[in-house]
Amino acid sequence: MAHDFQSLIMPGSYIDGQWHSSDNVFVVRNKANGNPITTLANAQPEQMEHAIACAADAFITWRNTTGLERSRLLMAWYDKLIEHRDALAHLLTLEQGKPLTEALGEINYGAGYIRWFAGEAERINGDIFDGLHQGQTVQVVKKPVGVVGAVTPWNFPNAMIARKAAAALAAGCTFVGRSAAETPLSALAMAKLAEEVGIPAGVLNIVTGTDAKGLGRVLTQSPQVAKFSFTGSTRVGQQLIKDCASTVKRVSMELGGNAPFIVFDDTDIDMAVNSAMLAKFRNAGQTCVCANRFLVHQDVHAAFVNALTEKVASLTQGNGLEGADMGPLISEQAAANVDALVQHALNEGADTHYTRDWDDSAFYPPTILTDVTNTMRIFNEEIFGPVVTVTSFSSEEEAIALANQTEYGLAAYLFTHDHARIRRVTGQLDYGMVGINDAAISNPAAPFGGVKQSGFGREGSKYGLDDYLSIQYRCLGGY
Ligand SMILES: NC(=O)c1ccc[n+]([C@@H]2O[C@H](COP(=O)([O-])OP(=O)(O)OC[C@H]3O[C@@H](n4cnc5c(N)ncnc54)[C@H](O)[C@@H]3O)[C@@H](O)[C@H]2O)c1
Ligand SMILES: N[C@@H](CC=O)C(=O)O
Repeated sequence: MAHDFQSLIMPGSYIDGQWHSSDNVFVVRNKANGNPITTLANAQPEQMEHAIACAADAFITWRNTTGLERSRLLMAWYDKLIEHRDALAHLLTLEQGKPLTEALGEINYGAGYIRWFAGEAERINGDIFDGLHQGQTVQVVKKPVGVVGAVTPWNFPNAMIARKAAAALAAGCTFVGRSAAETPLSALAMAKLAEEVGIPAGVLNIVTGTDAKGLGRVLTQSPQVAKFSFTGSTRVGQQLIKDCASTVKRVSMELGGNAPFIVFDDTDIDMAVNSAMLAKFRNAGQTCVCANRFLVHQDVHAAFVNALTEKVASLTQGNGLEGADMGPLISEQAAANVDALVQHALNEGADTHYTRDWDDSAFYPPTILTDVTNTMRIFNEEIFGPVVTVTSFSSEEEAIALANQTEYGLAAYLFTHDHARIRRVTGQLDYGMVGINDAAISNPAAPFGGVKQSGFGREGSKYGLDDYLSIQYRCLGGY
C-alpha cells in the first residue's frame, strides 16, 4: 500500500497487532507553529501491562524462529521504510521540528540499523571447545534474553526506536517501546509498516502516552521484562537504573553528553569549521553527541572563530518543511533553558561574539560565546541548543584536562593532522566515541555508546546484539 504522511498517522498505541483507541487523548503538535497535528489515545499503565503480557506470549514463538526468518522480516521492514521515507520524513519534521533534509537523514539512519541487524540475525554464533576434564566438551549457545522494554527521547523519534527494536527482534526477543509523548507519531508509523510486512502480532509493540513515570514504572518493574534499554537524560536514567534493580534486569543506558571539540593549531581550519557546523547545529544542537565545548588552541582561535562566524551567520532558521537550515527547539521551555545557560555565562564574563534577536519563542538563535571558562555552568552542563562556546588552550595537556573535566563521556572530537598527537590524545580522552578529523560519527556499523555518566552498553555494530543475548553453557559429558 502506498502511503502519504497522513495515512501513516495512527490513532494510538500498537499492542499485539491492534491499534489502541480511547476517549482519553493527548494532542501532538507541529513544533514549528504549535498547531495540532492529531490527537492520540493516551495509554495508561494497564495498556503497558497488556503490551508486556502480549510480548511475553509472542516470545514463546518468536524465540524459536530461525535467524534467517527474522532477517528476512527485518529486511522487508527496512525496504518498506525506505519505500516510504519521504512520508516518514515529513511526519518526523512536523512532530519534531528538524529540517526535512535532516529528517530524511534520520529515516535512512534508523532504517540502516534495521538493515544492519537483519544481517546480524544470521550470525548469532556460539562456540564449542574441549573442557578441562577428560571427556567433557563445552558448548556455548546464545539465547534471546526475553521481552525487551525501551524508552526513547524526542530528539531522534525514529532512529532511537529503530536501533533498539531491530537489535531486539534480530536476537529473537520481543519488544515493548515507549516513545516520547512530544514525538510519538514516527514510532507508530514504523509499527504500521512493520505490521504491513508481517512482523507477527505481539513481537513489536509501541505504547504512547503522556504519563512518562507511570508507563516507565510498569516497564522497569515488570518481572516479565528481561532487559530494559533507555535513551535520554542522565538524571532520568539514574532513576530508571534504580527501578530496574528490583527485578535484576539487564540494563543499557544511552545518556547525556558534554562533547569537547578540540582544535589544535596544525589543523586545516576549513575542515574543522565544516565539521563544527555539523557537530553543533544538527537538530539545532539537540543531539547527545553535539559538540558542547569548543576547545581551540590560542594560535588559531581568531581564525577558527572568524571562519565559524561566517558560516553561522548564513544559517537560516524557520519551518523545517520550508527549507530552513535549522528548525525550532522542541519547546519554548527548552529555549528558555538554553538562554538561562547563556545569560549565566555572560554574567560570569563570557562574550557574545555572534547572536541574533530572540523573541522568547522556541526558535533560539544560533549564538557564539567566546571567553568561556571551565567554571561556568555552560561549560559543565549539556546545552542542547544552537550555542557555540569557545575556550582557548595553550598546550596539549591543558586541552586533555579541559576535555575530561566532566562527568559525561559520550562523544569527543579531535582536529589535528599530527598522527603521534592523535594517538596520544585519543588514548587519554575518557569517551566512548572519538571523532578524529570527522564529526559524522553515527553509523549502524559502529558501536554507539558512552562511559562515565553517559551510560553503558553499545548500540549498532557487531557488539550491538550482546545486550540482547544471554549465554548458556552446556557441558557435554559421558563420552
Ligand atoms: N546517548 C544517547 O544515545 C542519547 C541519544 C539521544 C538523547 N540522549 C539524551 O537525552 C536527553 C534529551 O532527551 P529528553 O530531554 O527527552 O530526556 P529525558 O530523560 O527527559 O526523557 C527521555 C525519555 O524518558 C521519558 N521519561 C522522562 N521521565 C521519565 C521517568 N521518570 N520514567 C520513565 N520515563 C521517563 C521521557 O518521556 C522520554 O521519553 C539529553 O540528555 C540527551 O543527551 C542521549
Ligand atoms: N544523535 C545520536 C543520538 C543522540 O541524540 C545519534 O547520532 O545516534
